[in-house]
Amino acid sequence: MSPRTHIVGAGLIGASIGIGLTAEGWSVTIEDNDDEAQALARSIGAGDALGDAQPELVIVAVPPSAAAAVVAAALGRFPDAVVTDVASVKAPIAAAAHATGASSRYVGSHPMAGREVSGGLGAQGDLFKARPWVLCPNGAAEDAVALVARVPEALQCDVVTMDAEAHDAAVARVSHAPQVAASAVAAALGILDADDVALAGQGLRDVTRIAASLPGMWADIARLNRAHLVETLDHIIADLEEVREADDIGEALTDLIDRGRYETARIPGKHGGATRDWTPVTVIVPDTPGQLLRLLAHTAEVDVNVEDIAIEHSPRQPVGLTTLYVLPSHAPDLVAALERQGWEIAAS
Ligand SMILES: NC(=O)C1=CN([C@@H]2O[C@H](COP(=O)(O)OP(=O)(O)OC[C@H]3O[C@@H](n4cnc5c(N)ncnc54)[C@H](O)[C@@H]3O)[C@@H](O)[C@H]2O)C=CC1
Ligand SMILES: O=C(O)C(=O)Cc1ccc(O)cc1
Repeated sequence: MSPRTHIVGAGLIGASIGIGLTAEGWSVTIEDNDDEAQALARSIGAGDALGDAQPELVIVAVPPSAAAAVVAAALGRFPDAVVTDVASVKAPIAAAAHATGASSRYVGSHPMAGREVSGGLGAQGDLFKARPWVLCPNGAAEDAVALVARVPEALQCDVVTMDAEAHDAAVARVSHAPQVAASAVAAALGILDADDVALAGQGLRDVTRIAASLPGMWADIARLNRAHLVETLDHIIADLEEVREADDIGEALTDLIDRGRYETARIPGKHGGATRDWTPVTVIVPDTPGQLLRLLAHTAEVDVNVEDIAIEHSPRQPVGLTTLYVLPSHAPDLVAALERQGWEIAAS
């Protein structure tokens, strides 16, 4: 039997968990202190209203700045339930749970997936599938940890157990500082006029994707994880200064790029496995309706699986570049088949 589960906070993450668990047959209730968010979550199938039956598991999915107080309140409000939360920073919330004296029933969580939008409208039941989901037991009872672990297991996540402080240090590097850096790169476009910004290629798009995030959650995260974030920013700033101050800027940049290449290769790729060495096949695609569909149909005809796809589109250009990432052994056959069908392959 799945545990009766109550979610507090019906935004992007709370509603996504609610939809995902409901789809797995769990009995889920959900609440939000914003009436509209609560009504929306219930209407999209993220959970029902809390009834008389007490929940066995409570998931707190409120903004990071509210999480410590709402976790402490939930431990008091539901004295028989195990409580978890999904906030992006874990140590301050573990400390607040400890202060209640009921921390054997509290297990921190952090699903390592999200979107640039907030609110239930962006919720997706499969948002966390195949992504890491961190558990920070920090002294919780074993059965409480096992109960909370059932959530990422049901949502088909990769469960990782860590100490809260070690988690906060790691996410400063893999999540929080990247947001700061992406926003800084995007903000540097400020002196350009629109025509100059339109020169942007895929590199700028890749580096600035998360710069579209709204600041609210990130300001909260920065305040709660300030020490680890500042340490990471110091590291990045020192690297940038080394490039700026070098007698030979090319040599300094070579060193930075070499170190970056080494670390990039350690970032897990698709399905959480090690980064695969896909071969890119870049095709020139006319910018008219249906072309992408034709290209994928021709690719399927030769039984080649597309592992990833990138579409680069320049305004004012009649063509776009579509890169299909395939297994190295499939690339020559794919190129030959596409050329037979009349596609132009861009030199790589
Ligand atoms: N957005 C993301 O990409 C990710 C967010 N997280 C964490 O998940 C948590 C929730 O984030 P989102 O869902 O993106 O935020 P959101 O802004 O979409 O939703 C938060 C919801 O909590 C509600 N709320 C605020 N205070 C409340 C209270 N005292 N009681 C009941 N409801 C309350 C708000 O009305 C809102 O509907 C945050 O702690 C965040 O750090 C974790 C992983 C990814
Ligand atoms: O969009 C992305 O790539 C993210 O990494 C989203 C995200 C944002 C905040 C978190 O605490 C966890 C994941």
